[in-house]
Parts: sequence; structure tokens; C-alpha cells
Amino acid sequence: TRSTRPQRLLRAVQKKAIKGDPQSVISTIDYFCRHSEWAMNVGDEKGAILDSVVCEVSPSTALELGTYCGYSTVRIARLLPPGTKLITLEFNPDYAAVARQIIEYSGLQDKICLVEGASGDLIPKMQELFGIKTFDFVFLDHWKDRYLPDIKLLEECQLLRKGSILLADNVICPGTPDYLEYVRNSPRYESKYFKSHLEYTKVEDGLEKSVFLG
Ligand SMILES: Nc1ncc2ncn(CCCCCNC(=O)c3cc(-c4ccc(F)cc4)cc(O)c3O)c2n1
Ligand SMILES: [Mg+2]
Repeated sequence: TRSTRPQRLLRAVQKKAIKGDPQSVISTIDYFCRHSEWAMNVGDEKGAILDSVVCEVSPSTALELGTYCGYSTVRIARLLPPGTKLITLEFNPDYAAVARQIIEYSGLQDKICLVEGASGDLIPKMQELFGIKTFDFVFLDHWKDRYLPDIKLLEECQLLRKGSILLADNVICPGTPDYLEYVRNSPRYESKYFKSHLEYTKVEDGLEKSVFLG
């Protein structure tokens, strides 16, 4: 049967990127998505905003919802100080299989824990599975209608602390209207929009950065 897009993206990384060099993995994926096949990675333009927020927060504990091929996983993990852990959740086993290989190729596997399953099921297990008390940083990039229920779940499970940073992809395209309305109007969040473009296109999109106020 024909290969899948994630498999073709992985093959491009194995063929063109330098093993153990996260930046070359990132650049290879961006080149592939711009010149061969579009794929729903956060991309280079929004990726630069993601980088700046990760550097600013310098999180000890970080959570990513929606791994896909591991592009943003590698972007985040390459900036984390030693001894920190990025937990990334992926629902689709085929995506997870590709992401594991891309993460390993980048050499960042020791900083990353990829867990297969749905965010709604796994978030309540974070304390028991990983001994996590709270997350300093959460990157939301999974089903757009799960952003709002999942941050409410993070609140209920007391996985957010005063100052925890949430960064959400695709708040314009495909769009997460209920999430935006909540974080922009809730007294428990201070929110800011970073205008950008949908990965590899000229279509408007952006990232919403929200600080949990406790
Ligand atoms: N609950 C749970 N728990 C864990 C999980 N792991 C994965 N999932 C499911 C996530 C499935 C992929 C989510 N991402 C997107 O759908 C997405 C789409 C576009 C896009 C597409 C077409 C267009 F024309 C324009 C824009 C662009 C983006 O940047 C996107 O991130 C989970 N769900
Ligand atoms: Mg996205």
C-alpha cells in the first residue's frame, strides 16, 4: 500500500537531516513541507514564536497535546535545560510511530516522553504516571474542540499553578473559538495573541499565550 505523508516526511528526515542535530531535522521538515507536501506541523514562522516563549518560560515540566510527527516536540525539547522533561500525548498510533523515529533521529529522546492515548484520558493520570505536580508550560496542538475541555481538566486536576503558561496553536485556522472566548474573558487567565500565518502558507493564523493566574 502507498506510504502515508508522515512516513514520507520521516524518509526525508532520514535521507537529508544530520543524525543527532535537532536544527537540521527541523529545517528538513520545513523544506519538505514547503517544497514537497504540506503537513500540519507548527512550522517555521509560528515555530519561532514557540521558541521565544519556551526560552522565556524555561520550563522544568512541559506538556504537549498532539505530537503528530514530532516537529514541535523537537523544537521545544531542543531548548529545554538539562534534567527537564517534555511529555507529549499522541492519539494516533501511526503518527506516534513516526514521531518516535523523528525524535530518536534528532537525539532528544532522553528529554521526551511520548505517550499514546487521548488527552482526556491521560491528563488525569499525569500525577500517577509521571509524578508531575504541576506543568510550567503546555503547548496545545491537538483536536481544536479539545482545547477548552482539556484546560478545564488541567485546572480540575490541579496541574496548573500560578504563572503556568499555555500556548495554543491554530486559534484562527482551523480556529478554536470557544477556547479563545474562555481564556480572553476568564479572570483566571491573562491572554495575548501572537499574529502569524498557517504553517507554510499566507493564510492568517496565530498562537494564543495565556498565563494561569491561580
Ligand atoms: N484528544 C486528543 N488527545 C491526543 C491527541 N493526539 C492527537 N490528537 C488529534 C489531533 C489531530 C491533529 C490536530 N491538529 C490539527 O487538526 C491541525 C490542522 C491544521 C489544518 C488542517 C487543514 C487546513 F486546511 C488548515 C489547517 C493545522 C494545524 O496546525 C493543526 O494542528 C489528539 N486528540
Ligand atoms: Mg497546529
